[in-house]
Amino acid sequence: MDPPELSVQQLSLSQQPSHQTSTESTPSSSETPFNSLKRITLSELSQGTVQHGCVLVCRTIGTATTSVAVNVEIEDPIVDEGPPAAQETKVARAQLSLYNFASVLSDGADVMPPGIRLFIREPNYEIDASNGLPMLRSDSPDDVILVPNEQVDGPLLAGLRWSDAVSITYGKPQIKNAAVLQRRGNEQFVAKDYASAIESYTQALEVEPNDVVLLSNRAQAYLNLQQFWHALQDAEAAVKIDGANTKALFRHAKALYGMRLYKEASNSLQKLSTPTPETRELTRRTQQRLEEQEHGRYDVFGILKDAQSMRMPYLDNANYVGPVRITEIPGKGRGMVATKEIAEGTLLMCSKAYSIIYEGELAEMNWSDSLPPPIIIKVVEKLQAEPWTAAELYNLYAGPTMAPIAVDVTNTAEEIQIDFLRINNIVCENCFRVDGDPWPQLSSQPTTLQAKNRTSAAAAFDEEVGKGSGLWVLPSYLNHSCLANASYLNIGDLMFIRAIRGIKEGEEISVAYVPALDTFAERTKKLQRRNFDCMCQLCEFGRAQPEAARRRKELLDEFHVIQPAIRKGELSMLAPLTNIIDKIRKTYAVADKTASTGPRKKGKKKVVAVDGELQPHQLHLELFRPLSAYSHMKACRGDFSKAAEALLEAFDTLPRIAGIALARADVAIQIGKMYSMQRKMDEARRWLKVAKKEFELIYGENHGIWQEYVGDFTSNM
Ligand SMILES: C[S@@+](CC[C@H](N)C(=O)[O-])C[C@H]1O[C@@H](n2cnc3c(N)ncnc32)[C@H](O)[C@@H]1O
Repeated sequence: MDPPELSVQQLSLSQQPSHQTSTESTPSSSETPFNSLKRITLSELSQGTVQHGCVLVCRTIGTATTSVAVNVEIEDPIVDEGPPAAQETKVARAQLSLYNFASVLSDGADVMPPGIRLFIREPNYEIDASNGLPMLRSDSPDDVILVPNEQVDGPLLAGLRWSDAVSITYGKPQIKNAAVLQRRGNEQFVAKDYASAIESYTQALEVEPNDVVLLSNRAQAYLNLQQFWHALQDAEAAVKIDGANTKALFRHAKALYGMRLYKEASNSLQKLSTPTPETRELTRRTQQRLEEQEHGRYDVFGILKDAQSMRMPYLDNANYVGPVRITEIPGKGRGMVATKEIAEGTLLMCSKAYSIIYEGELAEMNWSDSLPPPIIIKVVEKLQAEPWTAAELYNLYAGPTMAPIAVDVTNTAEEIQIDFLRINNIVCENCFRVDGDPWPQLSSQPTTLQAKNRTSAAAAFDEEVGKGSGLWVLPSYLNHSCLANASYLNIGDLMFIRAIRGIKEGEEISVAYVPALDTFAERTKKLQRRNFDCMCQLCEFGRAQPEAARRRKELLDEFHVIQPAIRKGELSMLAPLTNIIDKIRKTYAVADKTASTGPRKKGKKKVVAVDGELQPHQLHLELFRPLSAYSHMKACRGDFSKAAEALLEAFDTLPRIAGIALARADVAIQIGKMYSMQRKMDEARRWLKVAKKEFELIYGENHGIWQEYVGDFTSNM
């Protein structure tokens, strides 16, 4: 067989700019020229290998779809053996995935219609991790040549015959009967094949562009695919033609609701003169969303119950932005500050995840690390489905080497570039961990996912890839402080951020990327992976006394060794534990003295409070865990008085800072329990009140949610 004649006007993708689809750089293509490769057919491929030295000549028989890869079904040419019917059935077929092509072909279906012939240099024949089926894969645009239908055959193609699987059409099919197409669309709609229904309605609309029913039907098909922007275009066009069409008006409102434009949805609903149960329900939900969006009024308990009832909670709630604004913060890039004086417990914002992937979903996805991280796949899918969100996404911090970009989405919603490298960086820099626990998470930290080919900031966080994670847009502007003044709480895909202390107008709002209960060394290490040092009072305290900080870390390491035995209540652990506590106290005695009087070793700066002045004893956080453990051991021995005493000291070591705010509520509950064991009920009740107050700083004032958290304990108080 002759090599393909390349002088025909093929569309070689290597002439187009190439963009990344995976986290790795575009894999380099083979060096061997097409002309020197041996032709191979699908039926000759060996599974699990790259077909070195070969070129596959095949033809597309389906419509290409574009996700992370461009996917299309292909087939071999006909083998001239046996009667014609047998020849057709012998034709081998396979699924082809072209990686790194998605942004080269802005719409796979346009450039790669059924019937197009392909030369694929040295493809890889492997099992698709997502469905276990064989898949042919090529990773470089340089390795593929498309020969459009209308072009003449070169010598290699000249002798080939193809099956009747596709009837090749040059240009668009000549459809004349809109009613037939509409009927076909309706049947496809009823069969829930919404994509085909859209195709049929589109063809019908080419004949009858102003048909309100067609526009309205296609809007509903788009709604069912959650493609709200397209649905809105159709519903809007239908309403323009017939302003009284109730179906079109309702679909218009639904599209606006889907796009989270609740005010506009409400306006649209008001135009419906005769309400139906369906429209009433949407009106009720729209009003609820407006309460959330405009006033930050959320039924947190109801939301928690909803989330707990779903395996993967995707909640239908609005975003809220409270008294905060984004601004430049010296030395930190952008950040958020208070626009007015804020009382403790105030809801600062509630944000629905731009994209989220739960651990349970990961298990079902059969994800393998040869694929891009799942959260990146989800972000890309979201951007494709909701291109108008490009502006908010691309404006997020994308690492030290990539400036945020402003995207104008007003007219270009359909032409948004999928910039994989940027998306990868944005995800790496801004993602939060999401745990599988049904009870809302306070402990998830902004995390960094696998990032190859980029600066050190993220590269070390590979272990996070297989875990649940999410991207929230507005919370991504919050900078870190170990002494943070705002807590974040995940319920499903919602993130609530509250002030846990009073915040002054203009003061920066911060969250804790790492918990203050980690040692100074641990915190510093984690934050340096993100390319910055925290300058909060607690870190300055650790920095001012490196020897004491190092000694405390050693002692806490010793504590962690005996912790399992302590948990089991082994009394022999009491002596070593007491010893560790005493030694930690001594390190603080030295540090306190130096911190208040002595100069810093490096830089000779005095300890400065960045996020609100704390008393020296409030910086003794590393005593907290050993003291709690001591209290546990005393309680195990029935000495509730000593247990309460240790807990009171532990409570005192915990300043009210985010990240550990719930620990304060927990300790207060424990203190209450210790008093109640001693029948000191007034004290017990007093501490329960303290606990409730601390709890509400994170969850908001809500009796139901507090009751659920504290359980039976309050019933006998
Ligand atoms: C999630 S983004 C926060 C928003 C970001 N500052 C921006 O300009 O969009 C995280 C990045 O902000 C910067 N950052 C956060 N907290 C910081 C701090 N306390 N000091 C210095 N830089 C900080 C770091 O570059 C970090 O990687």
